Order: sequence, then structure tokens, then C-alpha cells
Amino acid sequence: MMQDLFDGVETAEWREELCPGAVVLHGLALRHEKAILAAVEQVSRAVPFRRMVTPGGHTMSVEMTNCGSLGWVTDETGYRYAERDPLSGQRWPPLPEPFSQMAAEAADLCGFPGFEPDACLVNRYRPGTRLSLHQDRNERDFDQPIVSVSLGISAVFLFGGLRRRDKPHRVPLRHGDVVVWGGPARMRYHGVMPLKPDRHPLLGDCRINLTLRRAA
Ligand SMILES: O=C(O)CCC(=O)C(=O)O
Ligand SMILES: [Fe+2]
Repeated sequence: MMQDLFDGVETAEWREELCPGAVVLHGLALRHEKAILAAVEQVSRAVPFRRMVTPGGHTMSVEMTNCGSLGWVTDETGYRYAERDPLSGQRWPPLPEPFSQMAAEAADLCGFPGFEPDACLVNRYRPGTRLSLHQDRNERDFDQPIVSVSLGISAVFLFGGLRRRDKPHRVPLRHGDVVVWGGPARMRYHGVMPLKPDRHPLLGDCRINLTLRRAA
């Protein structure tokens, strides 16, 4: 623990091990907060957030956009990575430097050196938005970890087991927290509980989450 009781809670960095292969690096993204937020703004201006449809025909409550050479998409035909935005036919914007640096730094701190993401899914949650329990399994190489960066209002992250029915841990995540899971934890089920009404001084009433992955 590196928490300094005299620091404002917003700047405290500390490490929380969830299980072998999964760690929360609390506050790590605050080091690069300005650059990361500016890049989120740029990406979402180039490729607007949208609600996608699941293969079951259900419209997701989370709004999504992507950057990187591949973007995660879903529609009636299934979940997959795509080189182009299905709405515009254009390639996704390149992965901003601050995203890839943050991801590599976080992965390295958790025992996954040399992580080079090629895809970043950007999720936007408003109060009431949730993300149901799922595994991240559309990537080609499960030896590569997942790096997930929380920004804006707080959320309760659900971190479960390898079976959907395993009871998940409830992990409160705040602005600047980074979760890394890989190795034996790579296929664990996870999700986000419905967000409570809240406001963040920089992001207003929303939570942005960056999921950085090596998809190809
Ligand atoms: O928003 C989060 O914290 C999790 C996002 C996630 O699991 C995903 O995008 O696959
Ligand atoms: Fe996920």
C-alpha cells in the first residue's frame, strides 16, 4: 500500500490484489489525467458514442465508441472486432499515445511486460447504466491481459469467477483507477452494477471506461 493519509483521496495511489492475475491500481491514471481526458474528447468527437445491439436484439444501455486498429462491435450477427466503424465505413482513429502508455505501464506493474494494445473500447455510462456479467473472449490471444481505466463518476465493478454462477466481488472504482486482469484471471466474468446518480467535477454525470486490449 502506498496510500498517504495526508494526500487528498483523489490522488492516493494504492494497489489491491483481487485474485491471482487481477489487480486494481487505484489512482494510477491520475498521473496522466489531463492527456487521457483530452484524448477521450478527441476520439469521441471523431467517432460519436452510440448504443449497439446485442446478438439477442437487446440495445445496450452503455454507449460505446472505439479507437485503435480494431474496434469492438456488436449487432444482430454477433460480437466481433472490426477494422472499420460500421456506421461510417471509416477506420477508427489511432490509439492515442496516452492510452497505450497508460496501458503498458499498468500491465507492466502487474507482471505483464511488453503489453501493446491494438484496440480500445470506450464505454460511457450515465446513472442507471449497467453492464451485465460477461467474459472478454473476442480477442485472439488470451495470454494478453486486459487493462481497464475508470474515469468520472464512481461505479461498482463486479469481478466474478470462471463460471457465470460464481459470486462476484464488488469492487468500488473511482476516477483514475485502473484494473488489470490476465493470466489465470483472464477469463473471469465481470460487469458493472447500475451507476448511482453522481457528478464528477471534470466529467459531469458520466463515467467513461477505457478497455485496452490486444485483439489481433
Ligand atoms: O466499464 C467497466 O469497468 C468494464 C468494461 C468491460 O468489461 C468491457 O468493456 O468489456
Ligand atoms: Fe469486459
